[in-house]
Amino acid sequence: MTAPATVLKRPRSGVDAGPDVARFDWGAIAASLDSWGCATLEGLLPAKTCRDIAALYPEEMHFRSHIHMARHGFGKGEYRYFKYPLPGLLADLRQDLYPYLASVANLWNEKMGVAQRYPLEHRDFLQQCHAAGQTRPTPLLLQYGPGDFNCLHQDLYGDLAFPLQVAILLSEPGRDFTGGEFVLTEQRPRMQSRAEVVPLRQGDAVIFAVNDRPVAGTRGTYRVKMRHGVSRIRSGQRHTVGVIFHDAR
Ligand SMILES: O=C(O)CCC(=O)C(=O)O
Ligand SMILES: [Fe+2]
Repeated sequence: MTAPATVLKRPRSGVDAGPDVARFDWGAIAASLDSWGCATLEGLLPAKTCRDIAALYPEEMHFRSHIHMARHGFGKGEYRYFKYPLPGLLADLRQDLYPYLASVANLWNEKMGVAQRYPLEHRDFLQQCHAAGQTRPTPLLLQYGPGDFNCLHQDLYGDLAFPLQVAILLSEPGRDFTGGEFVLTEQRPRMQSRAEVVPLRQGDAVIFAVNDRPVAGTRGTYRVKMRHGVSRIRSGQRHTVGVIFHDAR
């Protein structure tokens, strides 16, 4: 069985296979990212598209590598990195989400006193990655079964890292699986860590900080370090697609 054209269609002659991301309230999303280091895009993908993407998992031709998390101490469960060219829908989503996030990332760097600024088009940022030897695509499809979990981690794959990433839940909690919450932790200097659980439904996306982000304190801005993971799946099967904006070495 091959995947439906709606997912695989390549961006061509102005036809965009991805969902319309301009319809979200990007002012509110930026405010949530500033306050909490995460924000959700409710109903980013319809259920049918979620099923179509999850159905790619066994089709090896779409992927460059296959990771069994337990073998690396990453948790339990598995994932596959897509190869280039990405399925059209993911290529479009990566390209269309990036400019909104680049504005947030540039403000964050300004607040943190970091000189680096990100170009406002994804293709320009990818060129920087490729020039730095980070040429392998990082979007990935994850699959979890009962008892699986994803340890707290950061998706860093070289010196160049875009500070925000996106994960889209492809399965429906309560129906397709139970447990398996998306979790973020925030390590604060000289303080105890803060945990955040992000409730998601099928088709919802979470945008979150990959690593450092600025927090406004009473004595100026300080930096916190974020990590993300997934709590234990209690029953059923859970699929996610991850959109990371930097490429890997
Ligand atoms: O399965 C999830 O919700 C998290 C996946 C993940 O770690 C990622 O997309 O980077
Ligand atoms: Fe991750």
